Amino acid sequence: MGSKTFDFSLYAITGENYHPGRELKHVMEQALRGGADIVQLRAKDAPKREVLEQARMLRELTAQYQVPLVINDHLDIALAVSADGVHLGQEDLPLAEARAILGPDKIIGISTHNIAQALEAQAGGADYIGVGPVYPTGTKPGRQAVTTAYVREAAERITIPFVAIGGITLDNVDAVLEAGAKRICAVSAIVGSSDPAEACRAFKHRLREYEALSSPDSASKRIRVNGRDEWTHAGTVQELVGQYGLQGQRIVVELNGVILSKDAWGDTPVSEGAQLELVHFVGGG
Ligand SMILES: Cc1ncc(COP(=O)(O)OP(=O)(O)O)c(N)n1
Ligand SMILES: Cc1ncsc1CCOP(=O)(O)O
Ligand SMILES: [Mg+2]
Repeated sequence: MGSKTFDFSLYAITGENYHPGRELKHVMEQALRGGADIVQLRAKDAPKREVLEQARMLRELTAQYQVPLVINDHLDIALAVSADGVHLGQEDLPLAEARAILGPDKIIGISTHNIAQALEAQAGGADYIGVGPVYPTGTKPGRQAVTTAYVREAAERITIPFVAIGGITLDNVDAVLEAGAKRICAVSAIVGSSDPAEACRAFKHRLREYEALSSPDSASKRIRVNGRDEWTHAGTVQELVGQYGLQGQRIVVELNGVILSKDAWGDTPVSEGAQLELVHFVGGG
């Protein structure tokens, strides 16, 4: 790779404890096949020489897929294998020192747990920041969750790429995207899946759907959904419900203040300026 023109929506991090009996190379190749756009080697407990070997292997693998490789914590290993960058936490080597060693072309990502840390990392020249843990996660036990409130704040105030991380699964990713994340990162939900390629495909699908909802083009209509301005191509209420991944679920749709019976969804157009409430009932009853 070598150049820093990078962008990504799905960030896959290694976690060998999540796939006993399956080789790291195989699992990460599956993630790449499924569409992971960036890979991080995170091996907290392995001896350094083993981390180096894994980094060499992943350097070769990610190069085949033309995807950037980032090394967690170990700047020396990143340099040794010509990785594309490093990821550093609040207690790791400070950003300024890392930048002085790595130079302007390497990617440096910084973990943040609040908006003050995010603004500091942005001002200090980070290439991206991690925002999390959004939810409690066994991958970082004991870490307090920052919740989607911080994701929302980051979406409003941070101008460099930020990636939401921590406890994100296919069951809760919509709430993270709804809060404004355009990039998400996962360990267990990808490498702990029995089918990492399918898990990545499913995450990418959700990311693309939200991207389409939030990026206007000449054919899209501005509407208001649950109090938020959105863009949509949906012709009918039925299509809109599908775009939000709510088909087959127990929901009530209110259009411009009037509850719309389910039979009418397919025939009711979504017009520019429409105001919708999609009320989703969770659980049985
Ligand atoms: C993308 C991304 N975001 C956050 C982290 C966490 O880094 P850190 O806070 O240094 O914790 P460890 O991963 O080192 O335990 C990350 N690795 N990647
Ligand atoms: C490394 C890290 N940093 C913040 S949360 C987290 C763990 C993410 O792992 P998972 O996707 O399994 O919750
Ligand atoms: Mg770290």
